[in-house]
Amino acid sequence: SPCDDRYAAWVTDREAFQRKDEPRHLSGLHIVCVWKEAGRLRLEAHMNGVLEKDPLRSDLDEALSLDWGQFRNSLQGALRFTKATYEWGNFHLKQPYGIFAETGRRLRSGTEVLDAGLVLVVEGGQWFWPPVRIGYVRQLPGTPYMLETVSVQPVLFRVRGFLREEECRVIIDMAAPNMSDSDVVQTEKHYRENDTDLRTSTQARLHSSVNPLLQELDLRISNLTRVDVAHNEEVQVLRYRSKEFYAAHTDNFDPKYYENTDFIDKGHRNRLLTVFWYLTNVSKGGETLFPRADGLPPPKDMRSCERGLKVRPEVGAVILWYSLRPNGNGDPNGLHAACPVEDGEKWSANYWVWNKPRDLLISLPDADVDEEYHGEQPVTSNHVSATFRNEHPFPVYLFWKPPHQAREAFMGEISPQAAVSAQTFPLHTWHIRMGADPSSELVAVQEIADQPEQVFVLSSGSGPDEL
Ligand SMILES: O=C(O)CCC(=O)C(=O)O
Ligand SMILES: [Fe+2]
Repeated sequence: SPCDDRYAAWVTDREAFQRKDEPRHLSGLHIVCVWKEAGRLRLEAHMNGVLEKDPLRSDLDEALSLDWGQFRNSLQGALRFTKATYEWGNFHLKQPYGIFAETGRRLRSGTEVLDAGLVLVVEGGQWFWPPVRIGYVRQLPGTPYMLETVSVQPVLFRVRGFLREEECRVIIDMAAPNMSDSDVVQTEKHYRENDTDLRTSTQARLHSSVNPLLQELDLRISNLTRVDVAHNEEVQVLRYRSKEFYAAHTDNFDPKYYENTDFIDKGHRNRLLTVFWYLTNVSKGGETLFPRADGLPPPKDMRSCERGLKVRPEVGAVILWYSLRPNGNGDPNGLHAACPVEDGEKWSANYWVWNKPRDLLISLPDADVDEEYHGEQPVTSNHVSATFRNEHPFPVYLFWKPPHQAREAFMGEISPQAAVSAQTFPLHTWHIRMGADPSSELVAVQEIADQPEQVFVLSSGSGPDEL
């Protein structure tokens, strides 16, 4: 197929799946080549993320590419996947599956799919980086960051130097005065009396609504995860002093234990992934432990640090692991713990990204058009690049205002005749002001359109025009 030399970066080695007790593949992530041939749309699919000797082949009527809903339904039919999910129904709450280009950009029309040629179909609806194999290094498109695969089960990456040391220090200083005892989310089924058996660290939530650095990190991280910032939880900073630890747990919520909890939506709303920040080095201990990596069985003692994959804290590094499989179900391999700090102090942070937007007022289903779409506004968007060029004779100041929030984030100064580019999202609003303070005079307001590359010229006259 025309995609033959592109598959290598997307399929994961079958041998990289070490567990004997689960399928040796990535459930729900399909690598699909689509091209036109003799008036038909030809499809070749490597299902569940592994290279197959005999990939699934099918073809569709070319006219189907004109209607997105029909195209999605017939693609799903051709790939023969169903809305697999947890077993207690409420299928209407499940997200529509997603179709993405190799950059992680969500595709929204048959033409975009044909232009992309190779696409990733993710049943759970959100972008998911395939691990390929342990040690695989992928440059994050459009950035200097390198994603290094540390484990395949769970799917775990490390990005060194993702945070600058000064940024780590600023975050620690912001959190330090507000630390309180860490707790553990209690389930509906059994109440644990003593959290300190499980977790002894202290923690503080930091709110990006009042902080430009955190807002910049929101964008940097959503560029890393390729999941909209609307899916983020406020960052939770952690401090471990000597001997402090956190016993093994998963960050996602097992829907069996949260059947009646609104924010879990019968299991269809959940933490998808964790971006874990290391804000300091730790001279001894304090590793993040994945006891089920390397095909290991469930640990008998959740507080033991003897067996499993250990990631050493390293200032400025982050690790990213998926708590859910690409099909949206929980992945028990995501079990992890914080080993006791043995020497020094560990500062780190949890940045949790959900599979759906965090704003509970947003009606669901929330993205794209498929058979579950009932006319609500889609809210999951994807990154676009916006360039602002200043043709005023004076400097102007750029502020970003995300939807559903009153906040406004200072994003930089633009000198006369200079231009600044930013990653942003369709329907987000940018304010251009006379000063670096959000109360300074407004020069222009620009709403971002749904196009991958946009240029806005800021000049006197009738306000900014889109080129
Ligand atoms: O501190 C660590 O290395 C992990 C902490 C953790 O898993 C959590 O706070 O949920
Ligand atoms: Fe955790």
